[in-house]
Amino acid sequence: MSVEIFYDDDADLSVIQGRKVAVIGYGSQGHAHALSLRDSGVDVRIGLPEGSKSRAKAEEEGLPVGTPAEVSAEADLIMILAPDTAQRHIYAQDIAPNLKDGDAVFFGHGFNIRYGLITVPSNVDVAMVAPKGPGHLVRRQFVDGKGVPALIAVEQDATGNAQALALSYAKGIGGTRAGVIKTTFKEETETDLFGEQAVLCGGASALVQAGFEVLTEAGYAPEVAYFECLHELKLIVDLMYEGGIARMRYSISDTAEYGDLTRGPRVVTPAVKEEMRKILGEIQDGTFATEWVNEDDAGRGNYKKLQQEGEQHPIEEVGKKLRGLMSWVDRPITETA
Ligand SMILES: NC(=O)C1=CN([C@@H]2O[C@H](COP(=O)(O)OP(=O)(O)OC[C@H]3O[C@@H](n4cnc5c(N)ncnc54)[C@H](OP(=O)(O)O)[C@@H]3O)[C@@H](O)[C@H]2O)C=CC1
Ligand SMILES: CC[C@](O)(C(C)=O)C(=O)O
Ligand SMILES: [Mg+2]
Ligand SMILES: [Mg+2]
Repeated sequence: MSVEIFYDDDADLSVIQGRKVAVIGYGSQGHAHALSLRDSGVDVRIGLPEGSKSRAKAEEEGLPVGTPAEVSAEADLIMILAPDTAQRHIYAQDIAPNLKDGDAVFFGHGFNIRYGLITVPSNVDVAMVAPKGPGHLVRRQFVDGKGVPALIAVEQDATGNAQALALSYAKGIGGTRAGVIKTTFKEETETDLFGEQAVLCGGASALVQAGFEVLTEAGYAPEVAYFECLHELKLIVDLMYEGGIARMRYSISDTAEYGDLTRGPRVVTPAVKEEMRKILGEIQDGTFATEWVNEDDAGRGNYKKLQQEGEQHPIEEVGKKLRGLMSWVDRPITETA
């Protein structure tokens, strides 16, 4: 099935420039969208609760800040970039009472719409602009004149203009420089959750930790294991990013390539692929969403415990030391780029 990909020439920036945009949340995605939209000539304000620690960062950038209810009342396009688990509460308390005919509610990820946690009245557009990358890099690439690819989706087209609006928004944050694909809330949510759990975050972290553990448990130096299993992964993935797996294989030695071809399938076995299918099933049938919402409602006890265990893994200690000696590696994540 072929998809349509939109680039800069397919999107009209004046559409979003004609709107009053409220960005709810000023974290990883929120700061990136807000600053890049502002730099694209869009009228942006930030919605954050009174006590939010993000307020000072937005104010330092000269962005107008109000409560989520205040900015929702003022704006005619509300982009919700607060944590997924908080969105249904913010929507019900602060956004829904302030919606007017022809307004638009936007999302950076389809979770709350896909799992029926938010329902928007039929006189309002519902769309998504979901960058396929971490917010701090979305901003960094925009500042560097580049862009992170994005997905757009329209769930509800009350005005008949929702797709043009989403494309225009995507252009405002640099997405159409790299390519924007039109999808559905369902496809974005399910593929995004699968990607982050099985491959990009969960799969990659577990692979790196397991490789580090095998080497150090066998008596090799943690520093050598760190360089081998974590540091060099970025350099290998850079080649995949530039030219696919084939480009990476072209650059590595034939010894490495033979090991890759014969040993890789022994690591990612049919049983691993079967587990990936189970993970996808839990996403598709809502099991993961229910588990995550319940975990958040219960105070995130298990999440915090696992997070702490990850932070205490020996790879973090040795990595901190080694990165400290490479000034160009430990680039701080800032709100500007
Ligand atoms: N992280 C990423 O790169 C990506 C995220 N997304 C999606 O973007 C959305 C935002 O995620 P992300 O940027 O990671 O979120 P973050 O956790 O980085 O930031 C959340 C922001 O929301 C604020 N916030 C918390 N509670 C409220 C509230 N009740 N009302 C208003 N603001 C609130 C936080 O403020 P405070 O400082 O007070 O905590 C913070 O500024 C999610 O839907 C996510 O799935 C999509 C693609 C990639
Ligand atoms: C890969 C994680 C992600 O889906 C992202 C940066 O795209 C997220 O939810 O943060
Ligand atoms: Mg993602
Ligand atoms: Mg995600």
